Amino acid sequence: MTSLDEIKALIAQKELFIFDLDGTLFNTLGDLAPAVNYAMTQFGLHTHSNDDVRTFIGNGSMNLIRRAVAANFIPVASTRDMEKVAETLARENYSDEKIKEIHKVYSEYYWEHCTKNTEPYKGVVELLQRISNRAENFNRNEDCAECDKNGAQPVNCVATKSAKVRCTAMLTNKPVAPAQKILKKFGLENSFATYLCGDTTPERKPSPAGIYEILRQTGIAPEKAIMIGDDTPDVLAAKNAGIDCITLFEGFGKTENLLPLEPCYTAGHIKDFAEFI
Ligand SMILES: O=C(O)COP(=O)(O)O
Repeated sequence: MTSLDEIKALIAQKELFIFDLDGTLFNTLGDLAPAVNYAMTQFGLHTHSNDDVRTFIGNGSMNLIRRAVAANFIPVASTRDMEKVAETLARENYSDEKIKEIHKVYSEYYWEHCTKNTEPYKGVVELLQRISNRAENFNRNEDCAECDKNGAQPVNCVATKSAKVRCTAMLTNKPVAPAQKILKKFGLENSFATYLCGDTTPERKPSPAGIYEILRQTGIAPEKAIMIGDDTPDVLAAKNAGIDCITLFEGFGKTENLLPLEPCYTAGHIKDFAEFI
């Protein structure tokens, strides 16, 4: 693990913090697993333990369902390999249409129940509110032409920029509907400078496209931005975009999948360093 002093020094150089959602800001497993299992049961497939569902998360909700179905036929660990998943589904006659049908049942159930057993990790609400309040204070600057024009756009505020006020963004592969419902429940829907979800980002992680878009919207240079995430798509998206990343080892990602990516900066969880952001 990177020492706390090193993490603090790294954070001190950054202005834009791009967070992942599942397993990083929120523990969503308690609602994701029952929704996956509800869909499995409706289609006569076997259900999975929470720990196995953890392995299926990370590459968007359609791939979550693909992996959960494929794990009826191949070992859970092999479902990280999407080619193997595709081969298995084809062999077992699960067409794209059939997967879409299962996904629809899953999505409806998940949307209905996605805030029941979902909690932000310790320190997350305070961290996001603290940063957005600071940004809002600067936004009240009457001399700023950007603020006059746009009302509330902290990242474009001249004072915000010159004072190097930090801002936060979220980049998740989760669909926007449940993501927004979760943010709303905890009063965080306006806390980010911007956020992109699985169906609103130009391309899902591990593509760098979402990070590029966030950098474009905030006007912050890549070397001033950092990704914070718990799974392989986060680490790879940051690498692909050429920005730093703090990889969390106590979220949903499995150590054996994260270690081969040789992450530069590592921590246990966001609670370990949230107060320094
Ligand atoms: O929905 C997923 O597959 C993962 O979502 P995340 O990008 O917030 O981890």
